[in-house]
Amino acid sequence: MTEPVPAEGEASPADPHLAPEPAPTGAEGIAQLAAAARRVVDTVVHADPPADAALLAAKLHAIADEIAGSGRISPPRWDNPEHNRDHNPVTGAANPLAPPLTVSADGTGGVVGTATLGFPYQGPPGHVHGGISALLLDHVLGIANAAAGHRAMTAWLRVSYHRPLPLLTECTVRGKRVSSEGRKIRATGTISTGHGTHVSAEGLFVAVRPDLA
Ligand SMILES: CCCCCCCCCCCC(=O)SCCNC(=O)CCNC(=O)[C@H](O)C(C)(C)COP(=O)(O)OP(=O)(O)OC[C@H]1O[C@@H](n2cnc3c(N)ncnc32)[C@H](O)[C@@H]1OP(=O)(O)O
Repeated sequence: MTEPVPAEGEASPADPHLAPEPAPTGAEGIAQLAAAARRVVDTVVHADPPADAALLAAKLHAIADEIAGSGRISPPRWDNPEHNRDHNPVTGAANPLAPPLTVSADGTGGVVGTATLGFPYQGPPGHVHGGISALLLDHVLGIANAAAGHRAMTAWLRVSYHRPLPLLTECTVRGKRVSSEGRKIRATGTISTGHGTHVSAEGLFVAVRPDLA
């Protein structure tokens, strides 16, 4: 029997793009789960109450039970930067609570990240909850300090809200270490969109004690 000839532009069964993807493992697999969970949260926040809500909830619980069946990671450690990076609630690809914000060096000694925040992060109608903005800034200032060589805890963070930060709009979060004196480090940052600066922050951070770090 002859194989059917695919029409021009149609993928053939032997097309390498149709080969099954290798099963994800490790961090990549958790990131896939986290992305799916993020979508579930976003969908639930938007949903009109479905008639079969109890059934859907039971299915989600069954999925959670199945995931839990694969075990749990060991407790986080101060000296495990990978855990800090993957599991935190701001940039953590493995954390469904994280938008996630993607952060990199800004070329001037600071760091910059972007994210588009949806309805799970809503405070005032159509706008981002102020606590979420503070979370993003706290974390990005912490990353800026770490990038400058200081692993430090927040002692205080002063946040100024200049104008409401809209949902579903790409925002840019910047952070920079501005000074250090002994274990005390000062850093500042902003959240902006094309409309200017919406939120700014300054903070005092204290370097993690050597016996913890
Ligand atoms: C982490 C991995 C990152 C990895 C990178 C990833 C980024 C993660 C960013 C996450 C940031 C967070 O959310 S951290 C979580 C939120 N923050 C916390 O939970 C911190 C809770 N607080 C504490 O653990 C502690 O109070 C510390 C660490 C802040 C300080 O305690 P300590 O280490 O014993 O130091 P201590 O001797 O008290 O203080 C050292 C100096 O700082 C001053 N100082 C201390 N606290 C304050 C304060 N609130 N306001 C003014 N000044 C203060 C002291 O007067 C002293 O000045 P002098 O006498 O020397 O002049």
